[in-house]
Amino acid sequence: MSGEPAAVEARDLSRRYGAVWALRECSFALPANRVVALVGANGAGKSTLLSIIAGTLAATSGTVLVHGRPMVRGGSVDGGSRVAILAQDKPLYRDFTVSDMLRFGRSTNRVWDQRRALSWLDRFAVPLDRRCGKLSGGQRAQVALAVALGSRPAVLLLDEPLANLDPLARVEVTGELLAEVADDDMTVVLSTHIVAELSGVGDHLLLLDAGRPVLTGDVEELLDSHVRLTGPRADQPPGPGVVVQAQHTGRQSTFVLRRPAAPAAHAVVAPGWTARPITLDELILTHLRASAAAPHERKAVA
Ligand SMILES: Nc1ncnc2c1ncn2[C@@H]1O[C@H](COP(=O)(O)OP(=O)(O)OP(=O)(O)O)[C@@H](O)[C@H]1O
Repeated sequence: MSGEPAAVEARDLSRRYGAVWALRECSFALPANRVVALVGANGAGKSTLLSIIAGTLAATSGTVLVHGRPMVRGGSVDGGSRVAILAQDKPLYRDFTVSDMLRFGRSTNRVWDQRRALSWLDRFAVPLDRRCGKLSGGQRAQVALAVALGSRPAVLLLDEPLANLDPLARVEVTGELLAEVADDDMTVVLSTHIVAELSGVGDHLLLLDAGRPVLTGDVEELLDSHVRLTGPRADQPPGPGVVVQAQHTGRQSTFVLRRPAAPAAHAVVAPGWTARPITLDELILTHLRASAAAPHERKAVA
């Protein structure tokens, strides 16, 4: 991360609701000016994590830093970088028109960029004079996104923003968000559990399982470092790396390996074995299965 403070850094972050630990000892750093996909099953702790980063929920223990400054409930201790959160229920006033919502955004935010909010609505053809209660679920999501973008946050947290969007709009919205990030000093963290439709959603990944981060990193690097090897039945893979998954049938074995150095797909494969890269869906599902099967054990092969 080249000496720059991370956009968001968590240190030993935990949150308990009564007897339920929603987050357990989470430590990670998210780079600035990226779209980060926060992925996890229902109940993995995504909303809890986003609310703590936004300062709307207190952690039970641990620290969150936003651009190097501690974030506490209610906001940064010294009025640091702006963080905006778009919660799952996307609060809009049903009787307000879309234009009214923008006026509301202007009056409730210290910084307001009307041009940016309008241009987002224009891109998705959302009518400005329609009452929010008469918009479709997808259009309401676009209005909430426009208001969030208008507040020019340094970190924009989006809790399941794609849930109400059709597949085409989902691709368009994520594409436009990537463009906003490229044009501006902004980091987007976007939560989703739609693993099957993740491709292109983010360029950095934070995968949560049962309140713990199980995989984090640049998506391209993660894909490059994983390989699926298939060959004759064997207890160990034919090369070095961490075994993320091993599957055996009577005569055949398949290993998903994580290799530290060169792109795994270009690795020399032992005779009788074939290597193929894995897809993003496979990467996520493999790590989630491994975490569920043996939460803190990963076998390293020298
Ligand atoms: N207010 C609350 N009181 C008690 N338990 C809660 C509360 N909020 C969340 N939890 C529990 O904490 C855990 C994490 O919940 P959270 O909503 O953060 O997960 P999530 O990954 O956002 O889930 P989803 O994808 O379903 O929105 C779950 O077990 C949930 O039941």
